[in-house]
Amino acid sequence: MYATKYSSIFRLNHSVNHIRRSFFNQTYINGQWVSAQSGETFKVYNPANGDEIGSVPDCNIKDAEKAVQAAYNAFQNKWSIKTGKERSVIMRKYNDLILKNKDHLGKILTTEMGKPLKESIGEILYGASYIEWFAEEAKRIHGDVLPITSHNRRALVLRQPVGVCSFITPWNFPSSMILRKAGPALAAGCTIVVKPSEDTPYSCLVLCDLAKEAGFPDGTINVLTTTHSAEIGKFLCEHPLISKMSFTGSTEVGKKIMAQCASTVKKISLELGGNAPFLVFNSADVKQAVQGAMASKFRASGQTCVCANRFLVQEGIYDEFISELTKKTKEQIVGDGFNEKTHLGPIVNKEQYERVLDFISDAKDKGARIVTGGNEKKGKTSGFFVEPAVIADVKLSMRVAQEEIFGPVVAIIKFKTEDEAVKIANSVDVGLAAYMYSQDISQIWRVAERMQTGMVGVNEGIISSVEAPFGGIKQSGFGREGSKYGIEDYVNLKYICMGGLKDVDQSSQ
Ligand SMILES: NC(=O)c1ccc[n+]([C@@H]2O[C@H](COP(=O)([O-])OP(=O)(O)OC[C@H]3O[C@@H](n4cnc5c(N)ncnc54)[C@H](O)[C@@H]3O)[C@@H](O)[C@H]2O)c1
Ligand SMILES: O=CCCC(=O)O
Repeated sequence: MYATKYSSIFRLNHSVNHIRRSFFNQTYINGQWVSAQSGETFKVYNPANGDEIGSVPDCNIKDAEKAVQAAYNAFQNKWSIKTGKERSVIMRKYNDLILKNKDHLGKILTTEMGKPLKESIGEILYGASYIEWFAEEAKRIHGDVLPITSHNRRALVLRQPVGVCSFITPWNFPSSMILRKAGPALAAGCTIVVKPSEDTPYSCLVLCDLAKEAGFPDGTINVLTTTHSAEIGKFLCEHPLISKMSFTGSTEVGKKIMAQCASTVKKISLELGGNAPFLVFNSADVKQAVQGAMASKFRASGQTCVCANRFLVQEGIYDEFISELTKKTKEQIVGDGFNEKTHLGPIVNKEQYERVLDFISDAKDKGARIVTGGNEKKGKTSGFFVEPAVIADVKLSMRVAQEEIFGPVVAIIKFKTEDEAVKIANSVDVGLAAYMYSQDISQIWRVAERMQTGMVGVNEGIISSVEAPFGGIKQSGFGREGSKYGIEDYVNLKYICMGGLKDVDQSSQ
């Protein structure tokens, strides 16, 4: 069982008193546990009760340079030179270790991010699935031999690792958003410098502990825990030894990343914000739609990029949908993620919490109907809890209809016709996921094909899976994670033209 560095930090209960804080002031660079060169640290808090969990190094540019150099050296001399099979063996071991320690990793995740333990463990399994999938793919990163219109030449195509990759990741899926990128990167032969969210560094660090045990060479994976996100981010985007930047986070920061990567013409993947429409047509099975709505909206307390954000409900079933959904919403228990009865954990931090409450006030002030919830949830603990809300009669001018809410708020808009619904759904400048509920097969095809998003759930509220390409269009970014397509973001195609070959009639000359 888990016996490495972090085992003595997080015991199998969730009280923070068990944490040996002195153990926390280190990050992972070049296979070593190190402090920031400045000696600076920053604190990490539990969003369910505001308790301090511990501190981690506050890395600066000097630490970042060290991490990049380590990753570059490991890329050149250790990791990319292994065969696909050799990389696959280490990755499979990594997957096995993650699975073996899933409960432990889940507890760390709930402690720093807040989601219910069952969801945290689910996230660990979800993240591991990308390591397992790409461990298999590592052996199948095939090239091609192309037909060419010349007798004495052949065209070959190699798929080669892009080089050192940098990941900047968010707090809402602090483990799987790293593993979803690490899977294809490691399989291809790339090495990694990760900058996790300052709210959730431990989920990242503990993955390094397991990576070391799995046998990744020193320098293959490096972590920069830091509060200097903008400065370190710019440094990584502009560093000539980094070949690829993969960013998951807000559209606002994604645009800065894209601009900064221009200076070195870096390959980039951007997994950015969403504003998912959830369309319920008159022909829908309302019970099924309510079930999908609950799953899509309340996962991670509404803090996922694919959470349904705008519910568009056709007038014939509008009242029924609201009534059924309200009944279910009232049954949701909000609380500490370690309580087995909890359905919804806290909002991750104060800023995000206040933002969610502002969305509700804005809708109320502009005339929407608060059917249930929406209050601050005062409980035994002092965490950032919001009572899940259902808001009806939402107008397009309200913030809940325009922006990504990232909280447990169901904003419902009534529509009359299919065309009207499609127009509203596509009226935003982002396009990550969309959902639709209908039993009319022609309507399903018509609407799914017209959705301006990278992913569409049809009669389904949870669509993420390792086998499928995850990603958006418009200002939700570009690049795809997972699936048979995911490896392409981490390889360069190299064309080799082999000339001077002797044709059959020349071979005897
Ligand atoms: N499309 C996806 O796959 C996906 C997945 C998860 C989250 N998200 C999006 O992420 C957002 C929520 O996450 P968040 O609040 O952590 O987003 P964020 O953009 O504020 O932060 C994301 C990461 O970027 C870092 N960062 C912040 N400012 C930076 C800067 N100027 N330069 C470089 N790095 C910087 C943060 O420290 C964090 O590590 C939502 O918009 C959500 O939709 C998207
Ligand atoms: O928040 C975005 C990621 C969620 C998912 O992968 O389903």
